[in-house]
Amino acid sequence: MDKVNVNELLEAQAHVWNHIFSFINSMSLKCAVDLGIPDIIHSHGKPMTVAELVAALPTLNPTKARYIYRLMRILVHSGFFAQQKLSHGVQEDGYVLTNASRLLLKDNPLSLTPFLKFELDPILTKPWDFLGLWFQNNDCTSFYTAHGKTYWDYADHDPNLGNIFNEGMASDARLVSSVLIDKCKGSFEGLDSLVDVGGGTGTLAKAIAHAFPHLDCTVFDLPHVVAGLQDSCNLKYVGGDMFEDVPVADAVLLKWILHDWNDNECLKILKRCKEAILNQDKGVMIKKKVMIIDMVLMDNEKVNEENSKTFETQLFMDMVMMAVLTGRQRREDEWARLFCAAGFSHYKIFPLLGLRSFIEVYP
Ligand SMILES: C[S@@+](CC[C@H](N)C(=O)[O-])C[C@H]1O[C@@H](n2cnc3c(N)ncnc32)[C@H](O)[C@@H]1O
Ligand SMILES: COc1cc(-c2oc3cc(O)cc(O)c3c(=O)c2O)cc(OC)c1OC
Repeated sequence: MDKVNVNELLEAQAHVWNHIFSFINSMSLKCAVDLGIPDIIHSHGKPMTVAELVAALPTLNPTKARYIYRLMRILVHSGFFAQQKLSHGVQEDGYVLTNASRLLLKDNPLSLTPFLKFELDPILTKPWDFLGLWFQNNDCTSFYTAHGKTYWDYADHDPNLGNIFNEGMASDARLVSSVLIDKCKGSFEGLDSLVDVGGGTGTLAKAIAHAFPHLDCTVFDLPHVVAGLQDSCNLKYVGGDMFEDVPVADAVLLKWILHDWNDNECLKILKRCKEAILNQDKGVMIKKKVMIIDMVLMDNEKVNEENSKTFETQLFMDMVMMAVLTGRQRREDEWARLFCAAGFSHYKIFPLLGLRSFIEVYP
């Protein structure tokens, strides 16, 4: 074997090893969150030495104190913490938060901790052990293969899972609403009414209703999701089924809805949405539309070194939708086919939301 081949072989070996152990990134992060490390470093208010961190961990068994620096070392490497000099002239370093770990603080309204707890709960990680088996059987998802029931049946008997998920969605809706209101103001101008279909507990619709007081906003979700939620001035809650009927409005918003469903189901939802905007008889010409917040999966040929991590994260989310919920992420051509089949005439994509886009679809 010549030298180049040996180097290539060693590189390939390192690549395989890296992938064998990749789950350790997720699990080390979960461990830090379980131990409350981001909040402890945040409360400390200045770079925190490993000894200070060990002393501040309330539930740490003393026999494990000497391992904490190893957990922190991998999390510094993966960008969740950084190390800074304690003060001028002092040699010792202390841990500080990064932008990523600030998003894991409990009291951050944009916290990703509920989403992390949801995705890394053993109930949701178990299906990954069954993915190979699922490819060889008739089950709808590997969640089903792992648990003997669909995610929806499982969640019906485990309200805690749904609650963690709702918390995660509310955090995400707070981030998305600030971007939307800031960057897409024009999209809401001229509208008198809007319905947020599958709007959950209404975090996004509340922010829109507050920013645009002239706009009548409706949060439409399954009856048990909106039961007991309080209407306010220009915001009301309506329970129902988006496959049957969507309340009429000038515009319909679908945030993180269509990725849950297969193409036939999406077609049904989009047709109900089109009826809802066309049934709003106004006499005035208003640019009626369906507004979608979802992923537009990057085309393979557009992936480069700069955007490859974004693409990888999109692929992770696509695999999750396949393994757990029967949904999928779609490329632009797949979105376009769906819009056309549902009877819409054109669409515009605004890639404003990181991994996701804001898409306007017109009848
Ligand atoms: C991924 S969550 C998105 C929540 C919210 N739009 C957001 O992004 O924060 C999907 C939502 O669709 C709702 N949903 C599922 N099936 C529905 C149906 N048949 N009719 C109305 N809403 C439904 C769920 O209850 C859930 O709140
Ligand atoms: C946004 O990314 C994901 C969403 C879901 C997900 O999970 C739910 C859980 C519930 O208890 C009720 C729901 O209505 C939903 C959803 O509608 C929904 O989309 C699940 C994920 O991973 C399992 C997600 O990660 C990609």
